[in-house]
Amino acid sequence: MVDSEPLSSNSSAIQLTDVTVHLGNKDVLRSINLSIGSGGIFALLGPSGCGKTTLMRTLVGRLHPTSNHDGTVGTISIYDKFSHAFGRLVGFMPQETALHTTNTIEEELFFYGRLANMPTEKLQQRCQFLIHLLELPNKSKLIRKLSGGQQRRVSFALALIHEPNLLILDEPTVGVDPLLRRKIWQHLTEITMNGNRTAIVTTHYIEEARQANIVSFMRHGQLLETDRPDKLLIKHNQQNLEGVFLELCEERHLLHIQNRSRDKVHLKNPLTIMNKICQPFVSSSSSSSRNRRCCAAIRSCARPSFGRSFYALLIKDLLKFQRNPAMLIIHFLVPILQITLFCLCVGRKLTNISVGFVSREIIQSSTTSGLIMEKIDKNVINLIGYKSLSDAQRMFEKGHLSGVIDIGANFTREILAKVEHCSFADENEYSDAQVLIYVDQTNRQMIYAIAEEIIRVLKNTSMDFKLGFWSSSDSKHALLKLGRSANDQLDFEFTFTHFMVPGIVLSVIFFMNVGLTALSLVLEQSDGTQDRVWITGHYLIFLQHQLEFSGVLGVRSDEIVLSQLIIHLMILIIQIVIVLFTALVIFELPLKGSLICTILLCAIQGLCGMTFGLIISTIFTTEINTHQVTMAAFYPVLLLSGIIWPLEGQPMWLRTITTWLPMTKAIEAMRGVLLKGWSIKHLIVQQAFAVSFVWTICFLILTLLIFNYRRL
Ligand SMILES: Nc1ncnc2c1ncn2[C@@H]1O[C@H](COP(=O)(O)OP(=O)(O)OP(=O)(O)O)[C@@H](O)[C@H]1O
Repeated sequence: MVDSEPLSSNSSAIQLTDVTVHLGNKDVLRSINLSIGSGGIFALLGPSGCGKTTLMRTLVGRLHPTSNHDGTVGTISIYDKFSHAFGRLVGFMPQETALHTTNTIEEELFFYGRLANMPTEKLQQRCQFLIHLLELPNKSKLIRKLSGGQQRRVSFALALIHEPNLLILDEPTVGVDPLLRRKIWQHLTEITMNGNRTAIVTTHYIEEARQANIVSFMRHGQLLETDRPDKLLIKHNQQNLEGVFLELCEERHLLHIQNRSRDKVHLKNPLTIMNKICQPFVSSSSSSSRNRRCCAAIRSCARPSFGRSFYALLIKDLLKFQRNPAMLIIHFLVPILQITLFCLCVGRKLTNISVGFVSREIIQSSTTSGLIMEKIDKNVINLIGYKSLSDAQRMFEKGHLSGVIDIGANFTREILAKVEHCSFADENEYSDAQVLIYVDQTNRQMIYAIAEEIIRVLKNTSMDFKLGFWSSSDSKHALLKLGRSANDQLDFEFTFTHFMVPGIVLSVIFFMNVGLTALSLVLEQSDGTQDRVWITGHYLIFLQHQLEFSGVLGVRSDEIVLSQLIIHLMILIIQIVIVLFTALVIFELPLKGSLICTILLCAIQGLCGMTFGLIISTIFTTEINTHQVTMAAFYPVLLLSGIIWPLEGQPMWLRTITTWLPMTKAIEAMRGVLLKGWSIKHLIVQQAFAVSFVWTICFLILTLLIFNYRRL
């Protein structure tokens, strides 16, 4: 299995040249040079914290090589292509169990099998075989109900399910009993012995690595020595690999002391010198050109099928909903609930308002004050009679009344006389010809509700009154004065609900999608499943591939990522439909403009929310933080975007900023489309689309920048 000559780059399964990875404030991998041929088992040994996992994660592209001391950046080539290992080509078992714990064993195996485009029959066979091989419990058992060791075995099975050409296994035998461990190694030996498959395995159990074709010892991020186990034992004259490792460590320690005592200038890059390029193993019959053909073939079959991966992700998400009905509620019922609650609680016509009524004239049906009292809708205003204004005022100030209507002793007589004299009437002469209404100035909606009812009554009594407002300077109450006049038109056709609903609809869609994207991606990250097939969950990779001109990257899994994106878009469409249905059909809110324009506004806001969620998912890694940030963002947006109160209520300096927030223009446009019949031709509607689009792009660019920064 081992060639004595160094392999050229184009004949290796994996080739690492001068790979350094800097994490935190240290070089976790230091100038790693390694060439692994096709076929056989390569075991990476080393103490905890030496960098084994970092090397594995770098191979699968979760981490990137960083600059060496001389400023150059190392390269990784997988099957002859300068890229990371991904797609069907690779079976990766990360150190964490990285499982969708709400799935059963079978569902989880099927999910990854489908992603790898395996036909169902084949999948069933493999599933049965692996369950038997790894002594797993019943296939319909939920993963979360398995023991830690069983979960690790499922994790191992996932790496094997699609019979990949390259297996990257980070501690596959941890927590496994010795008998099963032997079985696992036997299986790895069997599948790699024909030279087509390569397994890279890290392990703490140094002695089990004797079964590997090549072992490499690692310490402090450097490879100490790489060779066949038997050769190492002979060379170092040791009985076991542990002895070899100890000797290598001592040698390295001595060399280190010598180097320090010598002039450092003599050793320009000691790390590179110490890490010899190794040529671990290739099948003896392989030649460079055959290997290259093989690499090309492997790469071409590694491309996943769009249909299959879409199907796999859809089943996974449907199962997630089935197992976790709370998610179903969050995604679909919460939007309905939010709109319903809003429509039920905000902006509705006020009823049963307690209002004091003080009339100093004798109330009869023949008097105008009697007429007013009779005509007032008792459902709206609950009139409570008082003998004097001071009595009513006392109750008002105690908070038992929302307003007081005060009518003078000569109201009917003076009103009639004033009508007779018409415009020649002297206001001071007819001081009783007015209805005085005291209302709480702090409750604007209450003022409107009382005024609306009184105006309705006055109109119904065929009297034309002038409505005037003023705030008395010495009291916190507004005084409503009603006197005779024509031409006063107050349009109460639109309620506060109408004012707020467009903003609420858009904010529900925006924030549902922030949560959907951020949470689902953060969850994938936190349970480690992204590490396994790291392209499955995060469609940023897709976008990044587009930006990096994906051809250069070799084998891609954009289809898988695209499928995930499409599923999220489908959820967005369903949300738009149910939210608009609730608002427009169930609560009969008017739609004077175009429905398509309304849907498009919702869609662009949903997309904007998704990209905002992407930023959160790249910055935060825990579910709780994601929740907190989403919640924290909710209220500022609600308050600043003019959803609750018109923007005109904000100070000018603030308004100039908030006008251009992601939702502000969209809300204004939505109001116009719903209530005033605006179309796409309206400038504000166009501005709404433009602003939302610009924010979406900015969020995406920012996300990619953060994403790249974090992966380094
Ligand atoms: N994201 C990170 N930021 C900073 N340092 C890190 C990060 N990840 C790992 N390290 C450090 O890199 C070193 C190597 O970690 P790594 O997980 O690769 O070790 P390992 O050999 O796999 O250990 P083990 O066998 O215990 O899993 C450790 O010192 C660890 O603290």
